[in-house]
Amino acid sequence: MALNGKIAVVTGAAMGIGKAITEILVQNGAKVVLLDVNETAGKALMETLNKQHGQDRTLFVSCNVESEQQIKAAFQKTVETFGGTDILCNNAGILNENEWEKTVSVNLLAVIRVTYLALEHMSKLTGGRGGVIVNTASLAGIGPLPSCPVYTATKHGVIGFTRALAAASTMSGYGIRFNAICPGFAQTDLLSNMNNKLGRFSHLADATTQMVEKLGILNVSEVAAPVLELVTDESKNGEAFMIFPKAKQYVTFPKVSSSG
Ligand SMILES: NC(=O)c1ccc[n+]([C@@H]2O[C@H](COP(=O)([O-])OP(=O)(O)OC[C@H]3O[C@@H](n4cnc5c(N)ncnc54)[C@H](O)[C@@H]3O)[C@@H](O)[C@H]2O)c1
Ligand SMILES: CC/C=C\C[C@H](O)/C=C/C=C\C=C\C=C\[C@@H](O)[C@@H](O)C/C=C\CCC(=O)O
Repeated sequence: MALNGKIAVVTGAAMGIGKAITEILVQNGAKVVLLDVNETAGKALMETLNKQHGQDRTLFVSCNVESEQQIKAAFQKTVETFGGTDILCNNAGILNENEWEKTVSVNLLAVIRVTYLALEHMSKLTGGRGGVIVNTASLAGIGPLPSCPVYTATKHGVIGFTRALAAASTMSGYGIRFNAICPGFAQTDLLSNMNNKLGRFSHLADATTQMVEKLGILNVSEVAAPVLELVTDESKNGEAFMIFPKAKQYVTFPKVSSSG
């Protein structure tokens, strides 16, 4: 299988999109370390997948991606258990315009923090094997959602960080590809509780609901398949992959050059 012998780390792996990403990576041969704050769901998923695919195929590590110490410990446990990291999916994320500092902390600062710690293990410049990092952004990272401007900002930031790291990696020789997925609305806990998390923009909830009705709702397996494409296609680096129900499209970004 395509990912035989590969070791993956997935954040926010216990539920929703992260659970679907974990499942497709295991189904395609990878060993996966599941990082999440939800220990009950994370351990249950580990036990289910190990029963289905073999006792050494997954490991759950309780980890809050806001904690440098917990992330360092998780990567160390990954090395001790499986010998290294080839694939990282920075997927953990929240939506809460009331707690907007926490939203920035989890959705953007933690993506940066986990990525920089992963580089120490994955980069060919520091003894790693190289690999691929896929960051979970959103369509809100391409088109702004007026009802959740801070969430929108974090996802725009994830895309910019991903594209800059992709270029830096090529120029530096890390041997790591960086890509982002930009899913539309997907049926998860994040979406199902959205109306009570819009804070001062709650008056825009109806507009958001109309947007959900217009765009439709993805099931999480429709999000996981494009992640597998970005992981396995060695030509993909610096991509933002938009995912709609029944359609996927790579973003074409404008070139920045003087108009002269
Ligand atoms: N659901 C959507 O409509 C949608 C669309 C586009 C992008 N996204 C993004 O997909 C990602 C996953 O979201 P989801 O929809 O699956 O939500 P979800 O709430 O179902 O799952 C999020 C998972 O992340 C975990 N998590 C939250 N904070 C954490 C932390 N500090 N440390 C470790 N784990 C943490 C949760 O415990 C949970 O298991 C997020 O980045 C989200 O922004 C979601
Ligand atoms: C409340 C947000 C729920 C989930 C966030 C998740 O990341 C999914 C995002 C999916 C789609 C985003 C689409 C963005 C579209 C914009 O370009 C623009 O067309 C939206 C305009 C009005 C929407 C009203 C609103 O929600 O603010």
